[in-house]
Amino acid sequence: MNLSYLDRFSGRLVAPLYSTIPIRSQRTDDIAIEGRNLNFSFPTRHVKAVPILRDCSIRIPSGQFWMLLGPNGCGKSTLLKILAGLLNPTSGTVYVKGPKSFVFQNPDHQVVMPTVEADVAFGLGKLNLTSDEVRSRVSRALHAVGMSDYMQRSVQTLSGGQKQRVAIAGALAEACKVLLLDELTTFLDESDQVGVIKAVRNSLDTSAGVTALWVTHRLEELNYADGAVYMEDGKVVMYGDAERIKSFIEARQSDYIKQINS
Ligand SMILES: Nc1ncnc2c1ncn2[C@@H]1O[C@H](COP(=O)(O)OP(=O)(O)OP(=O)(O)O)[C@@H](O)[C@H]1O
Repeated sequence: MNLSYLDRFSGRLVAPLYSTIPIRSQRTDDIAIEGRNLNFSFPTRHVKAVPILRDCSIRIPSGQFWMLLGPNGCGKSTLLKILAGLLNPTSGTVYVKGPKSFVFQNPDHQVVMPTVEADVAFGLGKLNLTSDEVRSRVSRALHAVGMSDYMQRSVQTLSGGQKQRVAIAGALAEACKVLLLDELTTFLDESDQVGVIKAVRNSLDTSAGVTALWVTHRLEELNYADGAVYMEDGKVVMYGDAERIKSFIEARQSDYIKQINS
């Protein structure tokens, strides 16, 4: 099996960084997300800018669900915001298939309309669709995230996990090709956490060509991923098979515990 990628810049087949790409949903040479040699510092007035991303590169194949992990403060959210176009890198290049959507950690920042149906339809206003088309897109998107029965519900009455799923449905209704998901399960209990992650997995399995990059600290979530990226200190240090990255992080954590107990 050829596990190389077609390099978009040189047109050559190149080996993926550090590891092979696991193929679960589909084999593809098509890249949905790519950042190359990204550098970023937050501007400061008084002190010299501290580098946050250092020559950081990432590439994610189309139609797959990948996770981005790493210690607190290593730059995961910053990288995601650069990929979303919410921040500009100091240098480096970014390619992300559009339309794309950034889903925030706190769904209250994203779910804005009074009912579930109105909220999922909110972003469709700009697309000049007939009301039948709007209804059909809303219904398909809610089905993909397992929220069909909640269409008429007031968003105020939903749990955190249900709100997250409504936010994801909004992106799917707009036919987003890339979902950038920033620690969606941080504030959720275990059942909501599993509900949201299954909703993303199901959205990818049922909507052709949608790609998701999911920032998380929860190693158990890697069970749902097609691949993973591990960052440290502003750089991608490991890339590829989710199980291998899980074992690597577990070994790191166990070394750390041994160190503090010694
Ligand atoms: N607006 C800002 N101004 C200055 N520094 C910032 C700003 N936002 C983030 N940082 C710093 O950038 C670094 C990377 O932050 P980022 O949020 O990307 O890390 P992270 O890996 O997502 O962390 P966590 O896992 O804790 O969410 C941190 O040191 C953080 O303090």
